[in-house]
Amino acid sequence: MTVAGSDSGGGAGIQADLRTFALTGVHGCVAVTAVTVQNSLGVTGFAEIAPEVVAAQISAVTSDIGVEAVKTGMLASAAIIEAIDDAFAAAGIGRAGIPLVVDPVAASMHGDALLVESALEALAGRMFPRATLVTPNLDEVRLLTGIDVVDAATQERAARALHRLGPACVLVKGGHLRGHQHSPDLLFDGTDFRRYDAVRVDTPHDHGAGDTLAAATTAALAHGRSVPEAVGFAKEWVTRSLTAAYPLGAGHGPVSPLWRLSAPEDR
Ligand SMILES: Nc1ncnc2c1ncn2[C@@H]1O[C@H](COP(=O)(O)OP(=O)(O)OP(=O)(O)O)[C@@H](O)[C@H]1O
Ligand SMILES: Cc1ncc(COP(=O)(O)O)c(N)n1
Repeated sequence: MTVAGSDSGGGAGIQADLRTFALTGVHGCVAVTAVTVQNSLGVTGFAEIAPEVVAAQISAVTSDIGVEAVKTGMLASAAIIEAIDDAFAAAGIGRAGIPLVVDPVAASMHGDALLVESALEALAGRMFPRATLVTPNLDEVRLLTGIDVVDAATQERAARALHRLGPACVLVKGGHLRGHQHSPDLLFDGTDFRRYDAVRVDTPHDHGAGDTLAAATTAALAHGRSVPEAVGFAKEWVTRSLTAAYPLGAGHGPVSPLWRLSAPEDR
């Protein structure tokens, strides 16, 4: 299940999650948190869904269909986060229960806000202690910890600081590390570090990369893989999806998990 916002451009948010879920062999259920007005150039606005409607979507799915793993993306406001936290508690989602991947989405790749500023505390205070894994990018790391990640040492320091906020595991994504030929992500479980590296794909079309990574991780957890295995699977998945990204509109096109259709024998 994905709990996230809708992207009218179809590149990120629930649209990206559902594409990856389908192609990794899991059925995707959805709780929509917000409807964004968005294209390849940016986000010009969004309407929040009423918190009780967000919570009701989660209850409707968990009380009938059931979930094997859950991912959160754009959560928009503190009131929505609080309603989701209560719905997750009632359904046994998070930490020792059903695996929960929290992608702490704060802004789009263009810098447009997807979370009202006052909601950052609710995101860290309510979602992080519940999370099996949190997957911040470097801007979100800076917002949450004040740490500027510029190399492996600061990436480790940031992972430790984020782990203190309560999640079981932290993945500090290195996709925004400038001037690097590689895209190193760092996983920390409170004891051990594990690095996931990939050669940087030279493309401006990287819209939805973070969602795709978190959705592939969630799908692998739903299939019963461990967190380190699920992240390894997702890292390869997102790298291939970046290679298959295509131009759309005048700005940043979407990453595409559709490579999977022409390479089914690879998995
Ligand atoms: N050009 C690239 N080549 C290879 N991997 C990349 C590239 N850009 C991002 N990644 C990888 O994609 C995943 C998403 O990382 P990123 O840091 O871009 O997250 P994000 O900002 O949440 O994503 P986005 O804003 O693009 O949706 C990570 O595994 C990262 O290492
Ligand atoms: C609904 C929604 N969710 C998430 C993102 C982040 O994706 P990106 O960082 O690629 O803009 C987005 N733009 N829109």
